[in-house]
Amino acid sequence: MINNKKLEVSNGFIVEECTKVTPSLSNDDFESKESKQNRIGKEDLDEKVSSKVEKRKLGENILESQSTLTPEDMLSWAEFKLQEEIIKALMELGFKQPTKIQQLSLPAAIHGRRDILGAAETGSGKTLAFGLPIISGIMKLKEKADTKNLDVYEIPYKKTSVKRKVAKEEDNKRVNIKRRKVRNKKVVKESSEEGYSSGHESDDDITDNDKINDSDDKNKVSDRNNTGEDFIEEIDVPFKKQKDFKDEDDDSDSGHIYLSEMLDSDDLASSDESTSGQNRNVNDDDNCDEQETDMAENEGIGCVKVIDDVEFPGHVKVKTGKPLYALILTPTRELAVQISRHLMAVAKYTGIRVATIVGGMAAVKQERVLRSGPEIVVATPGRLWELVNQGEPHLQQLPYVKFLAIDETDRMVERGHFEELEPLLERLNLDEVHMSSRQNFVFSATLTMVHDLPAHMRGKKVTKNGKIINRKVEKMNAQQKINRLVNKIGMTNPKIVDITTHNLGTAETLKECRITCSLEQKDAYIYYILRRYPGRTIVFCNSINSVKRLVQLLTLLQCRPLPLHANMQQRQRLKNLERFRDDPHGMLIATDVAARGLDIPDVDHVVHYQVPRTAENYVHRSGRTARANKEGLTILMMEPAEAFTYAKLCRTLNKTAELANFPVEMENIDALKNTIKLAREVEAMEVRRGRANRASTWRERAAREMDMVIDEDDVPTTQLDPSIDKVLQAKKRELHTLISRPLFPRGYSFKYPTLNDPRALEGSQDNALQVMKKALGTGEQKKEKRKTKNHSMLQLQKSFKK
Ligand SMILES: Nc1ncnc2c1ncn2[C@@H]1O[C@H](COP(=O)(O)OP(=O)(O)OP(=O)(O)O)[C@@H](O)[C@H]1O
Repeated sequence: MINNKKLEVSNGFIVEECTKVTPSLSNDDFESKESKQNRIGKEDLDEKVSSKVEKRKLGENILESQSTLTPEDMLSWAEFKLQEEIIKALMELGFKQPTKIQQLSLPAAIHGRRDILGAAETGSGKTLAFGLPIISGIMKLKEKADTKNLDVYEIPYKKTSVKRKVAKEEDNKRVNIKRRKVRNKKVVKESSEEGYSSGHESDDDITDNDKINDSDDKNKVSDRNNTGEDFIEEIDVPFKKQKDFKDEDDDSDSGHIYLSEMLDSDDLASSDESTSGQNRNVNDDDNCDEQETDMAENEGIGCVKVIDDVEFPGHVKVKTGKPLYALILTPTRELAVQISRHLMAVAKYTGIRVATIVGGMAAVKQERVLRSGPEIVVATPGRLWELVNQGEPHLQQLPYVKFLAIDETDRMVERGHFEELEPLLERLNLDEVHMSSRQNFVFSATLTMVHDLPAHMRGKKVTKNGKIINRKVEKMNAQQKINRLVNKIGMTNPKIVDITTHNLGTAETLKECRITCSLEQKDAYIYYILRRYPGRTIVFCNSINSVKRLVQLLTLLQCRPLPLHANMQQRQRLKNLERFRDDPHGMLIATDVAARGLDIPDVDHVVHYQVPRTAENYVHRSGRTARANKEGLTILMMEPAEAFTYAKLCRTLNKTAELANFPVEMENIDALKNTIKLAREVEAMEVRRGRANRASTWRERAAREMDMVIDEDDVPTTQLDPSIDKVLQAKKRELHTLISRPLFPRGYSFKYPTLNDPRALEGSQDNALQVMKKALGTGEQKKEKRKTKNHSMLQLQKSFKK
């Protein structure tokens, strides 16, 4: 470490330069940290660090390589027994302690090796809630494979209840499937502790028949309830007869674990050797693995040894010496890239490699990366499925991955959105033994959000015979939603960690407000917000066309907006995101492709230019600001035609009052109207001109290709009068003059027409968040809120209910 410079960054961290150099985050560069450090001399460190900060890629953290934390500061992580290499990386990232969702999921995920179903507010650190157990688990598996000279496939990471199932007759299989269902039911019950899912026991998945015929299994389940059988403690402890085995959260302190709790009851039932190990004083992990491996060897079932070219069930051929340990699926490419880089930063000292497999980028390069055998693959479903189908060898190991994480799961499993997900899940669940020994992670801020049924599915129905019957379809509750996911993904006994509060997924630090205006005025308002409150702002639109139009308009208004939508080249999408992140006054105009997961530090405002179509979209869009305990502001722009969608949204989000009005200076809005009108005229003329140009170019080209001579009279009907250019130029000049004038003259006194509160005038230099906070603080606003609470909102909701 040399002459480290210290500086305080906006979030309160003291950051310090150090000699660490972040590994290249490109897919095809897996150069080791040591060789990289050797290449870089201390002399040019300053230069390297500063250029590194400037050239950060999406997902790279600015605090990386600048943290001042020391190993002593990292004690909060001790209970999770993460490897030193991971702790070192976390220290460099400046992550002194786990976030709440990490704190609650890591014990069950790391020590208990449980499947995790996690719901927590946006920006709360969910990525590492699954990333850390995966990286740590891979390290353990590798270590075990090395020290015991085992093939990784021989090591069951998570105990499986399927072994006996594989060995038994067909009718016994049926019973075991029922047992899994009963277990899922048990989890539901377990999870209704404070701070966790408030779901209650559900019988949805269990038929009466199951209940009657499976009483034996039920007893086993209740035994497990008493003993905490499902929790495998990883800490090195002596095995004694267990006393007072409490619930799983107490287990980490319990000290003693009864060996039988470490093994599946199925194993104990079928193997004498298993019970004979009760008094052995060995590491739980070793014991568990050995027992299961021994059993597998004795019985020839349960584990698959992959040496070179082996045929597996479903006729999948695996030919690779490098196991694929983990698959992480995400709904968008940008999110995949970001998660990869986040994990790379944490895994930088572990030698674990992460590959990003997404569409829109050269498949050849991704295949090359896969050939090098990365341990973790982060992917979007489309490209992944394409490569799987092409027979890419590394991906043929999908059914044997030890870890599966599905980020933004509610979105991923939405019907009709990711058609490749179904076959992917089928492939992943091809081998039942491996499926049930795989550790699964399912995370989203809106995992447990539920919706009202659409009107046509509610209430009573009149049959053809004139009979009135109650409709059978009922609103799905959170628990049913969870059960559906559990079954779909093939999870076993998941730990449910739902810490979404009354905010239903939005951060506590987020201030929410709205602007109500006519459709005609929306452009003036958005221009006002962007110019009046410069800051990193994301404007979300409901369609690609809206994004394009708004970008065009704002460009004419010299705002330098950056578009982001699915019809753009992938390279440009990533470039725009990086530009946006690097510009403190950046403006990103995006569709919902940017709504989920993107972690751009210090986004000041999120504006919904149109009311989002679903409450989930509102939560995720808004969650691009107010991340990691920082404050942020979200403004919802609503025109009268959107009132119904808005009411529905408020209802789903359990809002008891309307969103507060964002205070605007009407005089300024009025002043901007002429500018906007002119800009729109220019925009319309440019669109027409562009169309005419394209049409004539097309005709000329077609004529050239067909070797035709264009008749003089055959002038394209779309051709514009040449004088239009002059008019256009004149209008542009006029627009330029208007824009060049100060929009908000100095010393201009503020008037908030909705509040009319003189104290609010003090805030002329305030940012939007401060303005909103002040507005919320004024009695006027409170009064207005009270008025609207029981009035328009309820009216809207009533009309919605009808
Ligand atoms: N333990 C920690 N301490 C400090 N910061 C952390 C910690 N864990 C994660 N972070 C940071 O918090 C930010 C948000 O994390 P992440 O992107 O995982 O959130 P998320 O919960 O997945 O959000 P979303 O729901 O929007 O996807 C990131 O910048 C990440 O680097």
